[in-house]
Amino acid sequence: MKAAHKLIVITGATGTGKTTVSGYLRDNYRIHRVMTHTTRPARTGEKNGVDYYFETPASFATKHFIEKVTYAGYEYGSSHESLEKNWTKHPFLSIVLDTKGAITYVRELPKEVVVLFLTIDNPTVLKDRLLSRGDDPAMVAARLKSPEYKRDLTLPNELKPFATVIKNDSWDEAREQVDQFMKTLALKSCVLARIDLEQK
Ligand SMILES: Nc1nc2c(ncn2[C@@H]2O[C@H](COP(=O)(O)OP(=O)(O)O)[C@@H](O)[C@H]2O)c(=O)[nH]1
Ligand SMILES: Nc1ncnc2c1ncn2[C@@H]1O[C@H](COP(=O)(O)OP(=O)(O)O)[C@@H](O)[C@H]1O
Repeated sequence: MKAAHKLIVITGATGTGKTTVSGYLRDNYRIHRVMTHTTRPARTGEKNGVDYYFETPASFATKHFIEKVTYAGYEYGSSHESLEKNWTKHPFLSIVLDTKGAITYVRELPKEVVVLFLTIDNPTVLKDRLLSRGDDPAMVAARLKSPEYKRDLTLPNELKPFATVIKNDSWDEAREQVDQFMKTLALKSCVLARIDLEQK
């Protein structure tokens, strides 16, 4: 793996805009998202292989995960194979994870991982965002009561050295912060790519 390869881990509480940011990186910077697996049922409009690999508990158990977590009663996991396969084609990748998974990635890949932590000043609007996204109201209620949701509202200490905080009260402001982050990352990666070349 080359030092210039970067994995942008996008994390934060449910509804804060992780999927929106990963879509923005794909559309504006051609940054491909590493797909993860879940036993959660697909929401209206979500597709297998596009949003997640949707698994049954039995099929989930057959996969080889770098890490897996339980979030609001369902299982989620990401594999080494998926990451390595994508890295051969794309030097920059993104992955959307809860903060527990993000901590595993900064431990495993401290040179490659950079973290975007999504947050908003007033989390009470998150319920409306989830309902407007079309989530089932009972699922929203269960999710907002979960310990994982409460935990992911705060940036964990382990992630602080790796993290850029993106405040997403307004998408215009969040987008500017993401663009600024990408400028800095591109500059750092140019320097690292040069070191990779010099070491050949
Ligand atoms: N650790 C870990 N977290 C994941 C993985 N895939 C998704 N997640 C996280 O699981 C949480 C729940 O995801 P989801 O049900 O799609 O809800 P959302 O956050 O409201 O879009 C989110 O924090 C995701 O970032 C994974 O493979 N590993
Ligand atoms: N700044 C914003 N203002 C209002 N709605 C937003 C904003 N950012 C994202 N959304 C919407 O809020 C919902 C949740 O965002 P999403 O990216 O799916 O969050 P997450 O992946 O973190 O759960 C989506 O319907 C999205 O379009």
